[in-house]
Amino acid sequence: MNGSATHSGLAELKALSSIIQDAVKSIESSVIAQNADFPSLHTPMTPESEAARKLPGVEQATAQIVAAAYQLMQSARAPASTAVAVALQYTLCAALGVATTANVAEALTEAGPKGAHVNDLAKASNIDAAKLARVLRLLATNHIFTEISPDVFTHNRISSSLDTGKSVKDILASPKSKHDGTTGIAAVIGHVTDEALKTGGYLEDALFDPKIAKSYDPTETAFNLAFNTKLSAWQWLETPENAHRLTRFGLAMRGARQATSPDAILDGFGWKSLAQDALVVDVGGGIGSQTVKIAQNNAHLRFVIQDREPVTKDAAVFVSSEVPGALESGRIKLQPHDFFAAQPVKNAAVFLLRNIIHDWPDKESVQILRSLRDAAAPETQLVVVDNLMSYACEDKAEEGVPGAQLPAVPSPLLPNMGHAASPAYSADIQMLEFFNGQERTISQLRELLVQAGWKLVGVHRSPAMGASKAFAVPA
Ligand SMILES: C[S@@+](CC[C@H](N)C(=O)[O-])C[C@H]1O[C@@H](n2cnc3c(N)ncnc32)[C@H](O)[C@@H]1O
Repeated sequence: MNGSATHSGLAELKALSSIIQDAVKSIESSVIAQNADFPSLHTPMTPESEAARKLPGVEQATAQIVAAAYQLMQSARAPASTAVAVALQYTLCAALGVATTANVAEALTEAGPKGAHVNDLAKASNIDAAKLARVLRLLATNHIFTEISPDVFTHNRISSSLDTGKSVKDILASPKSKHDGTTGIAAVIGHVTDEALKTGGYLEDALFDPKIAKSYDPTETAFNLAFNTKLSAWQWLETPENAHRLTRFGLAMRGARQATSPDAILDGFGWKSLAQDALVVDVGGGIGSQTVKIAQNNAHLRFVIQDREPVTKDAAVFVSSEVPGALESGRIKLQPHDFFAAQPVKNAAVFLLRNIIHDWPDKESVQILRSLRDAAAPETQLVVVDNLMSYACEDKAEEGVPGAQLPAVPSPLLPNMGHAASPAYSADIQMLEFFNGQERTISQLRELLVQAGWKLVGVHRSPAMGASKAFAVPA
């Protein structure tokens, strides 16, 4: 419990429902002031119809609804029922993976508002119709798809977000390139419900295996047990049989951004105030999803995207389509580079590490940060973008770091916003499973920066997943 704890269950139920009611009223006044409406769960998602979420106060109000509604559910339901229901969540994850691989979202878009019978939906892949019906019913019961009459399904808002925008015919003609050129949301689902779900099944084995339980080696993980490999997850993704997974992962990084806040990389840092032609080095920049966003909004900046060689090939395709001409003019350069080797760029205005440090244990993280410090000029700035973790209780340890203060949270919500913040804690476990990596608190990150010769000068907390920023300068 947050603040002065009450131990009356009824009082807790009432307090939580009133947080929800207040948040709904706040959304109502924001949307009425703009003559708008809040998007309905029962209409398909479009970027335009999601606009209300960007109105002032709406993001915070929806986070409070999510945190309070989940806590209300946990308070109201019988404890053993909740524990079992949580354990069974894996079925939902698996079902979402099946529906995505079965191209149901694309088939339903083609079917239009009247929906489609599962016998027709099953034709969008080589899947048994009766089994698919059960998979879709579990999802519909959890508000993903709608079953409008027995065995007939339509889109709702959440299911429509899974649509790659491609025709079923095109996907079936080339299943391995299903995610190419898409927003990447289905790619995120594919990555999580394939490699990550399988890996998650081995976390318990890894944490109790006497050989690797205490190891922080990136190749002694649940992932290594799940896929019976000695390769790191990155090396494994680059094997020829995983080529489609590597491409999907690159797009998933973009999809993760789309699914949260597409413009989050622009917030909290003065990209606009960097000098004309200042050089931003996107270290481990993947296919360049962050660089292109910064480039599209800051015509005065130049960029180098560094990553492992196979990834820079995918980056060439993506960057060309998003910022035409930038590769040809040299405004954006692609550079195969291992970030454990000496950093070749010595005149960077900014080294950007977005969702990199969380992939690595402390020792390797310090090595990456140290090689950037060695190449930094006195005025080089380091921007580390990751989740900035908080304890699930009050904590004063991060006071004194500009930007670190957490917003006030109404009691009895948890100080870290509970379920609304839960994806970051899931990401932390995912980093553990795949890499022995970690999402870190500000204090943990500051400690790594100090060891590598950097000085933490501030942070920007973002409500979006994996989008908070820490700023450092050479110490
Ligand atoms: C989680 S992704 C983040 C990608 C990108 N920064 C973004 O936010 O979209 C991690 C990236 O690190 C890259 N990577 C892994 N090991 C690397 C290494 N030794 N040197 C350079 N890049 C590496 C991966 O290929 C991948 O693109």
